[in-house]
Amino acid sequence: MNEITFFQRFESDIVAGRKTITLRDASESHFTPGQQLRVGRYEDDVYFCTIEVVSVTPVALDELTDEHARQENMTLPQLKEVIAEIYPGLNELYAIVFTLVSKA
Ligand SMILES: CC(=O)Nc1ccn([C@H]2C[C@H](O)[C@@H](CO)O2)c(=O)n1
Repeated sequence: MNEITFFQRFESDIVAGRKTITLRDASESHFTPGQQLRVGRYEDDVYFCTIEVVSVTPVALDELTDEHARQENMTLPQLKEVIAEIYPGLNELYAIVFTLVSKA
């Protein structure tokens, strides 16, 4: 069973190590450093890799920086657009930093 999902369009960046952070709402803020998570695609829940959680840190939408965007392999305007689509109106986010452990 997968423990976290990502939209399919981010799969290639994650398995290539280009995306090392994800911003989630409070419902996914319970992960803990050192925890290994099976990762599936949101659209079909197909497993595609395992990641290890490095840190989980609260961050407000207006505190996002170019460094967060770099870790997402996006520009800051692109990242804010993605967040607005996924979490409209939400200001309280959690930055989950992770490393790639293995690929499917
Ligand atoms: C169900 C759900 O929320 N799924 C998500 C949420 C976020 N992401 C990605 C999109 C961006 O790259 C970052 C920031 O939210 O995380 C996702 O792939 N799936």
